[in-house]
Amino acid sequence: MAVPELTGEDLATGADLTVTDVTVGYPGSGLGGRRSPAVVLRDLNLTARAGRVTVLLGANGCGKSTLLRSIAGLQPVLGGTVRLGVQDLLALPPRERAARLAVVLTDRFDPGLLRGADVVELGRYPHRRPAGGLRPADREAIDTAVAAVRAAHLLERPLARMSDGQRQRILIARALAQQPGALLLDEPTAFLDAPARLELLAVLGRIAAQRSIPVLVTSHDVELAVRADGDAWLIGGGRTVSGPLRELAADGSIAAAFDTPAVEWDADGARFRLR
Ligand SMILES: Nc1ncnc2c1ncn2[C@@H]1O[C@H](COP(=O)(O)OP(=O)(O)OP(=O)(O)O)[C@@H](O)[C@H]1O
Repeated sequence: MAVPELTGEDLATGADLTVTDVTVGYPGSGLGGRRSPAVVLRDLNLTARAGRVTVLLGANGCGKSTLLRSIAGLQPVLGGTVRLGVQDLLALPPRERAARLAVVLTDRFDPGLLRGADVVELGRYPHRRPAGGLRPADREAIDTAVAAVRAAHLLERPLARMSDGQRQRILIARALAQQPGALLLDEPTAFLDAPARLELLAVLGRIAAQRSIPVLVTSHDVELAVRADGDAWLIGGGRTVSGPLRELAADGSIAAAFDTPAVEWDADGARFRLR
């Protein structure tokens, strides 16, 4: 069956990302794969709203990356569906999914001789014809993406000679150049200094609002996320809750997910403190 050509202009935005009855984890290992699957999170029902940043929060090892990678189709879900609007994302062939959903991971890769500009251009791949060159619409998408993360000065530089934070900007520009209907980022602030973290969350908020897409971000930085005032999916205390982050910060949900014998969430100060 011929795969229709996809262009940024054809793709609808304004659709929520919806996770229905989703169970994630790792398939059974052992001899012949006979051991039962290791379930990390079970029966999740969550929505990341178009136009908003949703921060995926929870303590180390709770399953944030596993869930993000499963939603992105990078590892199989153990059950359930992931939809962008009415489109069942996990049923799509990878190239069609890539035209709708952009993913930025923290995994290191060997960039070889690739320059910043080469990497951002890769974002147009799902929209291009085989052997086709860049069209004006591709150039425009690339320029807009580069401007959004202020990465123009990095375009000629080889990735191998960039700092972690600079490389992160280029990878986000590549994802934006895809003109996706949803944007997923695993720990995008991990390598950034404090001002750059705050700025990045603000940029993502602007992109979500301007393009009317859901932006789903894993983070360890609860205090920063609360300041940025987005939505959250919060894993911890034996459940997963969702809602505007400031409400979860005030109603005890963050405390239930993160408090330890030594540290507690201070809802008034919106920060953690030693007991
Ligand atoms: N490849 C794998 N095979 C089996 N189990 C795995 C695999 N990768 C991760 N896990 C397990 O899945 C669980 C969730 O891991 P995950 O990396 O999703 O957590 P996380 O919330 O992103 O953690 P962190 O905050 O430390 O980055 C952990 O118990 C982990 O040991």
